[in-house]
Amino acid sequence: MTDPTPAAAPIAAVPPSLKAETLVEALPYLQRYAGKTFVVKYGGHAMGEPEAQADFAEDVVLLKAVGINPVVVHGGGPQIGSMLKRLGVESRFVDGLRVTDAETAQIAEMVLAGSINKEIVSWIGRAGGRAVGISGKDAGLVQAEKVGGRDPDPLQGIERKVDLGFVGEPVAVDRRIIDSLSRDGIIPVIAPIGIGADGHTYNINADTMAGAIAAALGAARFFLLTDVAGVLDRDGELLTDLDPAAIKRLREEGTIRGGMIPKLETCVAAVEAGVDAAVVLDGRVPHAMLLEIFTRRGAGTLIRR
Ligand SMILES: Nc1ncnc2c1ncn2[C@@H]1O[C@H](COP(=O)(O)OP(=O)(O)O)[C@@H](O)[C@H]1O
Ligand SMILES: CC(=O)N[C@@H](CCC(=O)OP(=O)(O)O)C(=O)O
Repeated sequence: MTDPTPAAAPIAAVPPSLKAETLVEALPYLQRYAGKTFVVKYGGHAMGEPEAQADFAEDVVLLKAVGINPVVVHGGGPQIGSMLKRLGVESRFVDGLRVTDAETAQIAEMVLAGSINKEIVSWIGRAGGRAVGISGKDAGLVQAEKVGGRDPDPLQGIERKVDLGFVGEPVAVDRRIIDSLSRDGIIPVIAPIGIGADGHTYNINADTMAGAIAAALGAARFFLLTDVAGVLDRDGELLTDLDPAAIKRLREEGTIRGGMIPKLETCVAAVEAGVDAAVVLDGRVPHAMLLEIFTRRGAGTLIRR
């Protein structure tokens, strides 16, 4: 008679990627972060191929499943750029901020709050989570104010302030809608659009929006997922740890440029407002956020006061 029970799989057949040590290594981090709020800024450049989008959604759902409250604030600069191009609308940036006339503000809202926001909600849904997509306009979440003009070429020392149009910065955050959603097991997904006391719609840089929300929530971590390994020095080497004074120096010597300027200004403002730490990391690396949170190795650039 033959034995119907299959022989036990030899130990060597366990996939090498499945290491119990990895899970055990995560234990102190799981204990430390349970019940804490993490704000995740998901940049337009970090939103890669469908596989990468699914990885991102899985990470966020995993955080929620282990008792952390993730709050997603997304960008979509490149996607707004493509839409403006398709519609034949010219666009330019000054110090990483898009000069935004009334038509551009309308298109930015359509792309950010209409299209990208709902896509992220559906990725999270497919990963087994529940998400609600809103913008800063919903439930009075973010009140915005027009930002002041910028000098496009400060090195020339000439005062030529550029009016950025309907570019706003958050001046007040009403966190109640985020708290209600998080309490109900729902992951808030927020588009960087706000409304002014003047009734205008304002296009807000997504980093600035995320930083203001992280500060208002007193987040334990503020992640900024982008398309570089982190903040790089003059030789292109990763800077693993920075504080506000070091960031000021990098800015003055011109090592930080373009979109990295509002990103790091936001990180400094967030940590000075009480966020424990901000981390700039490569959103294109599969599960970069989990590696940063749950392993000793870490990833990206950590910014602390
Ligand atoms: N010192 C620096 N280190 C890393 N990236 C930098 C630096 N200075 C400028 N950058 C630029 O900042 C970009 C990230 O900002 P941005 O394009 O606004 O990203 P996102 O769309 O993710 O917000 C990088 O791709 C890089 O081109
Ligand atoms: C005022 C301003 O610049 N708003 C940004 C909003 C989107 C954004 O910041 O997206 P990323 O994070 O992908 O760059 C814009 O219009 O591109």
